[in-house]
Order: sequence, then C-alpha cells, then structure tokens
Amino acid sequence: MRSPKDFFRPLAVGAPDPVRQIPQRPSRMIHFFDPGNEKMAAKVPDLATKADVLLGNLEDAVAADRKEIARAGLVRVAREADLGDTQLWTRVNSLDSPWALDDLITLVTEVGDKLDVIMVPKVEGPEDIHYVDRLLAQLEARAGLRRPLLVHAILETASGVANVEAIALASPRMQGISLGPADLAASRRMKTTRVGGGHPGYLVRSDPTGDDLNEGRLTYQQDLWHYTVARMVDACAEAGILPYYGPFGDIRDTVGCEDQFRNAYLLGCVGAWSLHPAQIAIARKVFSPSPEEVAWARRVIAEMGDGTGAVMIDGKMQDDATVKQCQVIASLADDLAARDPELAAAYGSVSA
Ligand SMILES: CC(C)(COP(=O)(O)OP(=O)(O)OC[C@H]1O[C@@H](n2cnc3c(N)ncnc32)[C@H](O)[C@@H]1OP(=O)(O)O)[C@@H](O)C(=O)NCCC(=O)NCCSC(=O)C[C@](C)(O)C(=O)O
Ligand SMILES: [Mg+2]
Repeated sequence: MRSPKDFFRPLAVGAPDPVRQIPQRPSRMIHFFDPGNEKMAAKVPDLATKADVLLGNLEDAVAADRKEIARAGLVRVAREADLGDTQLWTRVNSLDSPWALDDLITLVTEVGDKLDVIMVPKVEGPEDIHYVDRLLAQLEARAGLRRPLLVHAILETASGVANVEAIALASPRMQGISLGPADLAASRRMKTTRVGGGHPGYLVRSDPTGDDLNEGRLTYQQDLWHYTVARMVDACAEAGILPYYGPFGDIRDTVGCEDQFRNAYLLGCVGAWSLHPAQIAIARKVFSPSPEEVAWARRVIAEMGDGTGAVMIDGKMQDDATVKQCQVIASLADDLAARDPELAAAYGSVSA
C-alpha cells in the first residue's frame, strides 16, 4: 500500500502525472464490438455518432483462436477510424490469461494516445489494479504518452465484491466499475444461466389469506443485483469514480433491459453496456434525465436561492438535501446537453 502522500506520484520514470479528478464525460452506454469482426468494425464510424463510448472487446465473446486478430483489429480501428469526441475504450483479457500482457504492451505502445480507458476483467482485489497501474506507467513512459490511461474494473468475482471498496480506491487511474453479472453468478455459484436481468424464481409472496396456501397470493419478482449494484455505487461514490450496470444478455427483451438499466440509473449508475446496436437507444433513453425531471430540478434550485432552509413547492417540502439531489440532475443535464444537441434543445425548451 502506497503512502497517501505518494498516491499521485507517477509509478515509472517518464510516465505522465496521474489525474487528480476523473473526467465526467458522458458515458451512458459502453458499446461493445469485436474489433476482429470485419462487419462490426465497419460499423464503428456510424456507431460513434450514436454511442458515448465504443469499446473494442478482446476478452470473453472473442474465441481463443481470434484473440490476436481482435487485438490487431483494434489497433487498426484506433489508428484509422474517425470517432469525433466519442471515447475509445478496450477490455483486455484477464490478468491470468495468456493474452493479457501482449494486449497491454501492444495497445499502450501502439495506440495508447487514442485510448481513454482500459477495462480489466475479473478483478479480485486491489493487487490486480496495482499490477496494471505499474505496468501501464512503464508502458506509458516507453511510448512517450503525455496523458495517463485510466482503468475500469469489472466486478465479476465474489472476491472482487468482497474487496470492492479497496478496488475503487486502489489507484488514481481508477475511472469506474461495472457489474459483470454472468461471471459473478458463476463465481458465487448462483443457479442462473443468464447474462444479467432478473429471474422469475427469485420472488417474495404475500401472506396466505385463508387455508388454501395457493389462493390469492400475489408474488413480486425481486432484483437479483440490487445488493451488488448498491454496494458498487457506494464504493464508487466514496472513491470519486463512476459506477455502471454491465450487460443485459437477452437482446430481444428490450423492455426488460430498459427496466434493469433504469434500476441502475435510479440507484446512481451513470451508464450500462450495450452488446447490440439495438441497446444503444435504450441506454440513451434511460441514462438521460427526462426534460420534465430537468425542469423540476432547475425550478427547485431557483426557488431555493442560496440552497439552505425549507420551502414548499407544489405541496412538497424542499430543503438543503433536496436541492443537492436536484443539482445532480441539473448538472448531468448540462453535461449531456453539451454533447447531445437534441437533448440540449429538449432541456432548454422546457420552462422551469
Ligand atoms: C449477440 C451477438 C452475437 C448478436 O449478433 P448477430 O449478428 O447474431 O445479431 P444481428 O441482430 O443479426 O445483427 C445485426 C447487425 O448488427 C451487427 N452487430 C451485432 N452486434 C453488434 C455490435 N455489438 N456492434 C456492432 N455491430 C453489431 C451484426 O454484425 C449485423 O450486421 P449486418 O446487418 O451488417 O449483418 C452480437 O451482437 C455480439 O457479438 N455482441 C457483443 C457480444 C459481447 O461483446 N459479449 C461480451 C460482453 S458481455 C460479458 O462479457 C459478460 C460479463 C460482463 O463479462 C459478465 O457478466 O461476466
Ligand atoms: Mg465476464
């Protein structure tokens, strides 16, 4: 464990200074593509006009015999594609795999200046982040990079969840954490066979109304991911980094996907993954506050003056704490409006 005094010192001679604040650029959807799949890679310039983040995936979902092809494809995309101000991230292979070291060496030394964030899968504890932290510093120095790469951890092992607070605080490079529900389910020995989402068997039932235990009893499906997402959100907020819901594997179920994303949004997540182009619009809808929410937030802020005391607005008490919640919505709206002209018009046109 480094001394707090040394926390912001570069970990290699010649490496750039670590950032002191994580950039809050919009990242409502992290869109996954396989850079070794020519059809997908060809869609990148168009997807860059729709998604906040494009992520070249090198890990799971890329077959073992396609790993080098995917890595080379990402180098090509990073060099050649015009992404405008859309971020380019990658997910490298897990640290215990035969590919992780070459993923990091190749990407940082060849296209490190084009990448914003490196997502590290199957993080077990802060020691995994420390390893990546030092290696990235060495590679940044070798490549002469002026801007440090940021690191994103996937929360997808039971040990990772047990250590999530330490992972979030492990390095000034830590940009955020995503839930990885599929590997996490396997690691915990959960009895699901899905990628995220709920399960009809995980429910609570209302009390019996008479002798017949089956009669008139309502059931309510519960959210399998509530505990983990809530804990991840707290760990990220404490560390000043960003939490994300991960993937929703039932591509056809756009309604269930929207609900799962919205639960994460309401709990504090800033975005989710999209695995298919159809999920980009769902994440954009969910992770952008509605014009009505924004108008209400601005109204409360305006009526609260210096932000202290208590007032009544439309029958609801507002005070120092509600104004802070409204500031979260209003500042998110400002950040999104700066990137998205359609939202800028929608937010500007609703009178406060
Ligand atoms: C599900 C699949 C196989 C269906 O792919 P498909 O081709 O069968 O679907 P489609 O509906 O027929 O596709 C229509 C068109 O869209 C294209 N397309 C389709 N998807 C994409 C995409 N993502 N980006 C760009 N283009 C895409 C596709 O190539 C096709 O192009 P065409 O019209 O020219 O023929 C495909 O969407 C896919 O491979 N998606 C990404 C999967 C992935 O990255 N999985 C790993 C992340 S989840 C995970 O790792 C778990 C986690 C966190 O680790 C843990 O919980 O543990
Ligand atoms: Mg996984």
